Amino acid sequence: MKIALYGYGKMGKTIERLAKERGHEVVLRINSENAASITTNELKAADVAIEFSRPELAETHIKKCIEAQLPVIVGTTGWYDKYNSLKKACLENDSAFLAATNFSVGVNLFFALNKQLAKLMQPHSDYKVEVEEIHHTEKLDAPSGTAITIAEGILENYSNLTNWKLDEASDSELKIAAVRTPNVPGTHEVRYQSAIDEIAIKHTAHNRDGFALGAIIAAEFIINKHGVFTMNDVLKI
Ligand SMILES: NC(=O)C1=CN([C@@H]2O[C@H](COP(=O)(O)OP(=O)(O)OC[C@H]3O[C@@H](n4cnc5c(N)ncnc54)[C@H](OP(=O)(O)O)[C@@H]3O)[C@@H](O)[C@H]2O)C=CC1
Ligand SMILES: O=C(O)C1=N[C@H](C(=O)O)C[C@H](O)C1
Repeated sequence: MKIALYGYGKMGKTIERLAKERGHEVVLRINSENAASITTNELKAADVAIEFSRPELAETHIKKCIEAQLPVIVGTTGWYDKYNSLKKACLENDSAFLAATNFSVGVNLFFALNKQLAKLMQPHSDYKVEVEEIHHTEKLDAPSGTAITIAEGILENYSNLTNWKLDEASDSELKIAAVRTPNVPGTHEVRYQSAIDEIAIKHTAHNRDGFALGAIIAAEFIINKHGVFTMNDVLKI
């Protein structure tokens, strides 16, 4: 598989290393220096694009791939207000795209576990639930995309709360705490606390390999497909 990398930072470089180990080739590396000059023909030399750049750039990158009918895997977080319009554009152009707030297989299992736990906790309103995410200090968005997906999973299954809120939350809101600590790849925890006890589930990424491998597996999945997909389609969760 020939890969175009939109974004060649921490994630782009990790993806290149793991993609080579799986027999794939990176044919295009796009960063701030060459992004403006990339042509549709250059994009079309790849079988798939993998996008891990910056929140404010994701929409433009996805649009370029859709217009070139190049399937695109999107890992960048913090742009999801554009998701529905990009989904429409993808379907109109008969292209393919898959975005995930977190590509790690472990986190996608954690998402399923989180929903199950929220269902179990629904009748037990004496517990107070909160989400905490910890990331490295270069992270541009807060809360993390993963924490938002976790919060949505709780709110869908636990009707005691109305919406999520970053840091300060009222009794009817789900608090997400965002902590920034140097060099942390990504830690997410859900805690239900009462005066009597605490139930917690936690995912700790030890490095970025899980995110990168999941994105490559998603790229292998999307080749020759048309439409909009999620990691649930890839992992059959
Ligand atoms: N969904 C998931 O599983 C995961 C998502 N992420 C998300 O992925 C994104 C990237 O993370 P990470 O790799 O750690 O970030 P980095 O800051 O390490 O890398 C960002 C890259 O984007 C590049 N860039 C800047 N401007 C442009 C441009 N105009 N066109 C193309 N590329 C450009 C930068 O290039 P330059 O160096 O030239 O400035 C850099 O190579 C973030 O949004 C993060 O939240 C991260 C991990 C997992
Ligand atoms: O910026 C990061 O690094 C990460 N971002 C993603 C997110 O916002 O959830 C995924 C992962 O936690 C790492």
